[in-house]
Amino acid sequence: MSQLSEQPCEACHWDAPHVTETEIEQYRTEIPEWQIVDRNGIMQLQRTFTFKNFVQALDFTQRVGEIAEQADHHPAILTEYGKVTVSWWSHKIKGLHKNDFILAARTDEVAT
Ligand SMILES: C[C@H](O)[C@H](O)[C@H]1CNC2=NC(N)=NC(=O)C2=N1
Repeated sequence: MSQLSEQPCEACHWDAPHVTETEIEQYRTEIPEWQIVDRNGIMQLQRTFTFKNFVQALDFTQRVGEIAEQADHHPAILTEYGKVTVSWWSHKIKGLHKNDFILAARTDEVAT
């Protein structure tokens, strides 16, 4: 199986399945820096990236926006001086789908 970031996102419909515990354990090996958080009952993948200043944080934010647009799958992004917090979840299913792990892996790739 190819790396998460290289896998295609699946069209996510309202009845798409949430990831299983087994899948989470499998996918998390590729994105170990990401936490799974429960935000108002919605499980999300979250990671905070640090930068030297606001300009670098903004540049990274733009890059994350570009991969989101390419995939038509969008995160919540908090951009601050020197840091950016990215959260991925699937709105339609109000939880975590494989797509969220794929986009988290792609987010790591544009952080470098
Ligand atoms: C119409 C548009 O394709 C959908 O609303 C997309 C947009 N981006 C999305 N992003 C995320 N994270 N979850 C979604 O369900 C979603 N749906």
